[in-house]
Amino acid sequence: MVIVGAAIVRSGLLLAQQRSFPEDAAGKWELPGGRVEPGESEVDALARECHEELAVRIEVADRVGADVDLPRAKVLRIYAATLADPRAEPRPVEHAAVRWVPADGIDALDWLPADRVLLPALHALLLAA
Ligand SMILES: Nc1nc2c([nH]c(=O)n2[C@H]2C[C@H](O)[C@@H](COP(=O)(O)OP(=O)(O)OP(=O)(O)O)O2)c(=O)[nH]1
Repeated sequence: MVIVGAAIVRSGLLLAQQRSFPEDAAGKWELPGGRVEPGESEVDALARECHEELAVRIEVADRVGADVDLPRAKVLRIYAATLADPRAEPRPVEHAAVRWVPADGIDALDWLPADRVLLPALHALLLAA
């Protein structure tokens, strides 16, 4: 099963969100996203999840990094993205917080373990932005 995540970049900053559940992941940071539902494209799933989680529309671009294996036969697959309306302000609908993070701040966040594997690719994405 594929879990898609969006690396949303604006003005050289990466959007990270902080989980509020389940207990073992609460307080950890991740990228917006979630499970691709049957019959849904990965791009459609990303757009849906970002609308549900952040109340914004996004535009999806290229893949970032390689797939990261997750427990229970899942993989995490990240796509670069931008806000469809750059002035929109994402808000944490079901998360504890959202934060725009500069390249030199991303290593210090307490990410979910799979996301930590992606930090070099996320650095490269931000430096190219
Ligand atoms: N959205 C998202 N999930 C991540 C990331 N890193 C990571 O390990 N995961 C894991 C946590 C969850 O086990 C799974 C996705 O869960 P989710 O809660 O966001 O998605 P969902 O509602 O569609 O899935 P589910 O809980 O109904 O199974 O992927 C990430 O950066 N973003």
